[in-house]
Amino acid sequence: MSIPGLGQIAPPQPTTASATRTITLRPFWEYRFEVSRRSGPTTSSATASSLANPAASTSAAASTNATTIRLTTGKAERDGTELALNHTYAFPRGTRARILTYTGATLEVAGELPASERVAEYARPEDSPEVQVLNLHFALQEQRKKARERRSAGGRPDPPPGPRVLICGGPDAGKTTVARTLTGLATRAGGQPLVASLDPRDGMLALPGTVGAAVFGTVMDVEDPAGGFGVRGTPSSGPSAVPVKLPNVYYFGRERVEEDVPFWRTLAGRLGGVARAKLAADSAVGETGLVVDTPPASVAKGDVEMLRHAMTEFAANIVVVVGSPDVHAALQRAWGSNKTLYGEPVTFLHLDKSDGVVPRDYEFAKFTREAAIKEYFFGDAKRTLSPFTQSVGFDDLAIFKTPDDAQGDYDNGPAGLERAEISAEMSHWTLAVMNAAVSDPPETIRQAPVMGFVAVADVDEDRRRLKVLSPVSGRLGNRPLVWARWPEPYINLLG
Ligand SMILES: Nc1ncnc2c1ncn2[C@@H]1O[C@H](COP(=O)(O)OP(=O)(O)OP(=O)(O)O)[C@@H](O)[C@H]1O
Repeated sequence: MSIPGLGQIAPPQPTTASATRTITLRPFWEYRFEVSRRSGPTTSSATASSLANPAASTSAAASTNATTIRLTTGKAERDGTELALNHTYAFPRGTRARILTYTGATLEVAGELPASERVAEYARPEDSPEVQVLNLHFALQEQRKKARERRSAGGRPDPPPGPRVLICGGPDAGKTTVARTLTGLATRAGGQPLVASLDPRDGMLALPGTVGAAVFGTVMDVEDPAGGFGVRGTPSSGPSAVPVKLPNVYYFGRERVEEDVPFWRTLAGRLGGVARAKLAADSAVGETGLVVDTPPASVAKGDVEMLRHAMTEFAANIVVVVGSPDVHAALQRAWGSNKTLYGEPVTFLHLDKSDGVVPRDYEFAKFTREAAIKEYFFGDAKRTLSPFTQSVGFDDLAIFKTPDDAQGDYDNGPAGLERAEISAEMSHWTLAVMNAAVSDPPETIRQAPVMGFVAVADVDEDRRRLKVLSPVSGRLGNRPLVWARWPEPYINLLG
């Protein structure tokens, strides 16, 4: 793809080992794999006997495809979303995922050999950590049924909505996977869960650095590297494989909550308000309830307080802690016998961590961030987007940034914004386009919902002009843009 003035996006390199293999899964087994981040010859680190296929490593058929998977018999799913029989799914570079079956299935794995792959075998279904997730789903379905009955019975003017589940735990516990699975299972059962992500590193349905919420009333994209929570699930100028979701997104602009706790609390409060209003206004969403994914937490006082805040704002009545009995106990202690906003007691559950969870190392996290930004502007293998480049004068844009020396505090709330001096330092950063007026007070701009993102392709200080890449055409000067601290511009979208 060649964008005028923006050069080439590097095409994938050929010469990658390829072979078609059959993977047979018994009930509750999982096929776990990671597609290589780079193209080039790969070798499989598979250990399970069903994967041993010497022909695979010697067959070096040139392939520009990433790994493909086809379900040939039985039923299987990726984190709660079913695979269609005989449909070939192509998984992009850097995908880390698992295909799970509850009843047994056969998969045909082709294309590029994954960078790593393994079949997790369980002698008995109850040995699989997935049984706990499935049981939780059935318990939630019961609560949804009761919420439906309460609503149709009338009586109380504002009956409590369906379950509000907050998912917490330490780093790399599998929190997002549990959130995604509960979402996929609820949608499959005909529900319309509202899903919120409070972890700015994930940037659900948006770019990293954001927190957001969206109703998942339709199937998720199995091929999405982020399993349906990625940027491809959001509206764009191109067609989409599955119906897009319409997220409410706020820009935190930092990687970790502790870098600006007051602002994170403000945004969590705003999202909580959006969620409660949606649960009240939309009966299908209200009956299905809410799934909230949270940033990694320990038993440190600040972390427990962060989760307590999220519990309150989202009126959580079920708190699920994955793989961390200490956090489970600390949260239970901190919450005490308090009730939710709707007067219900809170149930605290502990789920085992799956041994399939892959820790998020620095390089992987960087790769996925870059891939999300590229995908936002340029699309993916199946959907090419053509972003617009505009040349804009320095004086025609209103760009704001957080002051260098101003941190918010608990008493006075988050820090405001100040007008940014445009300079070459801004090159390659993505800026958030805020749903606010340029003349609004800085606090209003900072807390406004995000409309979209643009990228600064080039800054010409001599001519006082910027080259800006945006997913759609339209005048940029009408809306305030926010230049935050994260994610930093690792990539040059100029190619
Ligand atoms: N059973 C599994 N088999 C294979 N991969 C898995 C499994 N469970 C999770 N993963 C992968 O492990 C990675 C980390 O999982 P996940 O994002 O759910 O953890 P997390 O606790 O939300 O992480 P973080 O603390 O970084 O937010 C993801 O890439 C996910 O796809």
